[in-house]
Amino acid sequence: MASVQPPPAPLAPHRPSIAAALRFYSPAVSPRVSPSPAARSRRLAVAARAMPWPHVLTVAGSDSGAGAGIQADIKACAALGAYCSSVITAVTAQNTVGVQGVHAVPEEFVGEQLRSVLSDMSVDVVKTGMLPSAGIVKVLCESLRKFPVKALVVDPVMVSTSGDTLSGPSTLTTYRDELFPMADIVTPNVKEASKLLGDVSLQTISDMRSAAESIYKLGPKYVLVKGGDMPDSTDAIDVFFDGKEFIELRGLRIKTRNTHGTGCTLASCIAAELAKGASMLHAVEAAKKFVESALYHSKDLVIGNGPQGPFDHLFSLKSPLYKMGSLHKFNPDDLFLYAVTDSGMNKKWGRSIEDAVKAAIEGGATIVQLREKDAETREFLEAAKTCVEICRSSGVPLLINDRIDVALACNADGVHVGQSDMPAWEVRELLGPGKIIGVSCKTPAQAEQAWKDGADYIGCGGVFPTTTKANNPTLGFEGLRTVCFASKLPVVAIGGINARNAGSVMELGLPNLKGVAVVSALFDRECVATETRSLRSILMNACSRS
Ligand SMILES: Nc1ncnc2c1ncn2[C@@H]1O[C@H](COP(=O)(O)OP(=O)(O)O)[C@@H](O)[C@H]1O
Ligand SMILES: Cc1ncc(COP(=O)(O)O)c(N)n1
Ligand SMILES: [Mg+2]
Repeated sequence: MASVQPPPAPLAPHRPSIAAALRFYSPAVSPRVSPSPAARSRRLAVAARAMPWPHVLTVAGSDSGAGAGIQADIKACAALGAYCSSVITAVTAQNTVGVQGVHAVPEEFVGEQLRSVLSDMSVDVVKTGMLPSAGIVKVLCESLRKFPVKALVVDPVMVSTSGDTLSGPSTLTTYRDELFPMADIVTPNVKEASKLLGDVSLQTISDMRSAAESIYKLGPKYVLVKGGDMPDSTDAIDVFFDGKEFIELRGLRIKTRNTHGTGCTLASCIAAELAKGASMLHAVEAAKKFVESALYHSKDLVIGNGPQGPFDHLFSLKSPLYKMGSLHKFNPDDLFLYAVTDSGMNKKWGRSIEDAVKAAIEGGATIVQLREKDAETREFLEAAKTCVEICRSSGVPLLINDRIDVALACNADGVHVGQSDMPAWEVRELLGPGKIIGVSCKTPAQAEQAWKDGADYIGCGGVFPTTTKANNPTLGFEGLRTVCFASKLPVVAIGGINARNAGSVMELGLPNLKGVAVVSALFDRECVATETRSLRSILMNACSRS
């Protein structure tokens, strides 16, 4: 009988196992021999040394609206490049209107979370936010004694900006007696500082100083009294105290409704900077600058219907051009001797832009502008990068004329624009609040517009006839006087100014006139340093006379 053979089974498609695939992609991993726990932790330790990741642990409350609390802390640390673990002390039902409910986490469970993180995860800095009960403050102090960290940042959150209570009066004593003595810095806002000191009234900067001093006596190494909620203040002023000296940290007050979470963010940024190795003052300065920039970039965002919206911590992801501001806070006195380069003149005298800038700084220039109208972009950018380094190492701000792209690419301190260049408000949008913007103005109306647009200073001229700018009407002393009197911004005089006439300009003693900007008198000469030095002494003599 002929047997009927079954058809051959189809070949199974060849699929490598997951283990095989893993072996292929990571040949160093052997699936058979797993390393001993000791070897594993040695390997981890080596890896940790090779790639340290600054680590902040926030011990705080959850904000369901995600503008403040734990959520703000995690975003702030992420924005500054630190890892942020979180121990949750309370869950709040919260939005842009206010706090609708608070549910505290049981003390034992706060303790368990602390143990989990601190026993395993090499935390650098602990930052505290909402601690809703005295028991939770005590649990935290015990954990910190058991697992010490490099620094402790205490934001004594008591009342939300919406006015809702987040931590009652029963915690005050424990804060003062147990937590503050362990803290590196304590960062109360004015309302919290007042509560901590028995409801003293805090209305002025001098009151903030006294409060900082009194809180310092409770044991922390540094105190920052925050003035974000100070009424009637055009600047956002915080007072820093290190036990000896008071420092007033002034920032722009950004006009926005989106200030929910500023306090949490500031403290987390301080913690992140400390974790990265900064000194306390630098950490506080960087944190303040970050809050200012984030508020500025979020000022028009809308989420929710209440009076206080969140802001965007990750604004730099949206504005890839944006770089954190330079180290310079604009000081109008920097306009005193303003050196403006000119590529034609440098070529004529056979020097590079870099050498011209070095020489001007050596002679005492107080600010430098690269005005390279006909340079090739690539060559100009390279020179600008070197000039940024030269200027930064001497503490002299460097501005770029007109070329916002070059200023961004070399991270210059700012830009100077003319009336036909990009409008100053657009420049501000691109550069952010940390950079210096100057605008050339010939009339009071232009000066007013520059102020409205968010410029830092104006250049006014030509005061005398000049060869560096074609078709440039001369304003004379009268024109300069009119603009200086009308301007709300500091003014630097420009146009045909040299060793012979600079003294007479400063002797006018005009309001807002901070200095002179000079091109040919410095750079169309053989020795730039000598010319700068002699112009500086002429200006100093003129100022002492006027
Ligand atoms: N509108 C604003 N513009 C710029 N900075 C602000 C503004 N509001 C608050 N700040 C800053 O934010 C930080 C947090 O301050 P503050 O709002 O007083 O704290 P809290 O949120 O605890 O009340 C401080 O550095 C303060 O100067
Ligand atoms: C959970 C929690 N923690 C802290 C704050 C303080 O917020 P602000 O920084 O606006 O005062 C808050 N509103 N909610
Ligand atoms: Mg606030």
